[in-house]
Amino acid sequence: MKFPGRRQHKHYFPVEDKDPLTNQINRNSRLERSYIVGIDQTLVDIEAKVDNAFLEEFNLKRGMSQVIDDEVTHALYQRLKSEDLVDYEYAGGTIANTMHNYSVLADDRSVLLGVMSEDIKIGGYAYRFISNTSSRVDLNYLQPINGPIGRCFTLIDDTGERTFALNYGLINRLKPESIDEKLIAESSALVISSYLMRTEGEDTMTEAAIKAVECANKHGVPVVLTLGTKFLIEEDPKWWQDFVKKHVDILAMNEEEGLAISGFDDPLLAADAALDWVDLVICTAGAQGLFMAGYVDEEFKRATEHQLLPGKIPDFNRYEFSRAMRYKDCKNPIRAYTHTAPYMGGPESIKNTNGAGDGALSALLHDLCANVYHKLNVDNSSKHRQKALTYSSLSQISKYANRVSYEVLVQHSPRLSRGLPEREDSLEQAYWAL
Ligand SMILES: Nc1ncnc2c1ncn2[C@@H]1O[C@H](COP(=O)(O)OP(=O)(O)O)[C@@H](O)[C@H]1O
Ligand SMILES: Nc1nc2c(ncn2[C@@H]2O[C@H](COP(=O)(O)O)[C@@H](O)[C@H]2O)c(=O)[nH]1
Repeated sequence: MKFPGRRQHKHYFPVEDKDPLTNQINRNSRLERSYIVGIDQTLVDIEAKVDNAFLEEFNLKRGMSQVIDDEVTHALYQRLKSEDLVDYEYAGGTIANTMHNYSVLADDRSVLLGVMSEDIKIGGYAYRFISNTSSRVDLNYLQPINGPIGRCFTLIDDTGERTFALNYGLINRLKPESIDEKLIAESSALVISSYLMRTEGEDTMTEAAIKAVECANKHGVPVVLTLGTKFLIEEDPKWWQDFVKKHVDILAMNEEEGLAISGFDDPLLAADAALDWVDLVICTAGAQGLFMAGYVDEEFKRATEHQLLPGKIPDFNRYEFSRAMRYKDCKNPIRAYTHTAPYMGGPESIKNTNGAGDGALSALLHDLCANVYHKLNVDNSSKHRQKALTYSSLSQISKYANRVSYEVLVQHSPRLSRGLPEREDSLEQAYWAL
C-alpha cells in the first residue's frame, strides 16, 4: 500500500517527514494486506467524435448511456471505421476503471469480478481489456464465458457531451455462484454501479450483484454504489432510494444523479439528503468541483482552519477536518461537509471528461482502504481510538479526489497511466518546507 501519509492541508501530496504513526509499521515483518472488490460489466470503450446528425441517424439519445442490439452495433462500427472516426479504444467500465485507478494510486491489489471471454485473440477486445488493466488488479476471479465481452461506443460531440451506446455481448452473465463470500467478507469495500441492475432475459448479473451486496452487508463490509447515469435513476428514484437505504454505505454520484435520486439540484443539498440513507457521500459537480458529506461523533469532530463557506447549508464546511465515521459508530452524530473547487481552477484544456468521477471515487477508496490497512497493522495506534471509516479528513480526501479527477481530465483515457507525482511542479520548493 502506497500510504496516503501526512500531507499539507492545502494539497494532497505527502510532506518529507513521514508520519510517526505510519512509521510504526515494521517493514520487516509480514504485513496484513487490505484490498477492495469491484463488480463490473467488462467493456472496451470505443471513442469517436461525432455530430448530432450522426446520433440521430442511429437513433441515439444524446447524453445517455443506452444499450444497442447487434445489428445497430455492426452498422455503427462500420460507419465509424469507414470514416476513420475512431480516436481511441480503451478498457472501460465504470467500476473496472475505478479498480484500475485505485490500484495505480495505492500501488496495491484490487479484485475485479465480472466475466471474460475464455477464447482470447491477440488484439481482440478481451485482450485489450486485460492488457489495459493494471497488473495490480486481480483478474483471477473473473468468470469465463463462451463469447464476447462488451463494447461501449463513447461518442463525443462538439460541446464535450458524451453519449454511450453499449453492446453488452455476454457481460451480464456473471452467475451468483461466481461470487466468493470469503473474498468479499475479508475485503475493505465492495464497489458496484447502478449499471449492474440494467439486465434482461437470461442475464444473471443483477442476481450476482445482489448476492455480493448481501454478503458484504452480512459481514459489515462497506458497500459503495456509484450511480452511473441519471437516466437509470430517473426511471425509478424510489426504488433506488430504498435500495440505497437498505444496502449501501457510501454513495458516489454527480450533481445530475444527485438531483435524480434526491430531488435537490444543489449538490450540497443532494449530498445532505443522501446522508439520511448512507454514511458517506461524494458528489462531483463538474466545473463546480466536488462536495463530500459524512458523519463524525461529537467527541471526534475537528473544526476547519479554512474560511467558513456560505452555501445552502451556511458554514457547511465547519467540521471538514474530521475523519468520516459510520452513523452507527457515533454516540452523538454530527454532519460534516466539505467542498473543493477544481484543482488549479481546472485544466487549461480538457481532453476528455470520461472517467473524471470514477477517478474521484478511486481516491476515496484509496483513503478508506489505507485506513483498514493501518488498523490491521498498527491496531494500537491512537488513530484507531476513533472508529473512523477513513484515514484522512473529509477535507483532505476531497482535495485528493479532485486532484485525481484533474489528472483524468488532461488525458484521453478514463484510466490513469501512472500514480500522482510526489510533488507538484506548480508549487515552489519553499512550500514543502512549511
Ligand atoms: N469543466 C470542468 N472544469 C474543471 N473541472 C472539472 C470540469 N469537469 C469536471 N471537473 C473535475 O472533475 C470532477 C468530476 O467531474 P464530473 O464531470 O462531475 O464527474 P462525472 O464523470 O461523474 O460526471 C469534478 O469534481 C472536477 O474536479
Ligand atoms: N459497466 C458499465 N460502464 C459503463 C456503462 N456506460 C458507460 N460506462 C462507462 O463509464 C465510464 C465513464 O464514466 P463517467 O464517470 O465519466 O460517466 C466509461 O469508461 C464507460 O465504459 C454501462 O452501461 N456499464
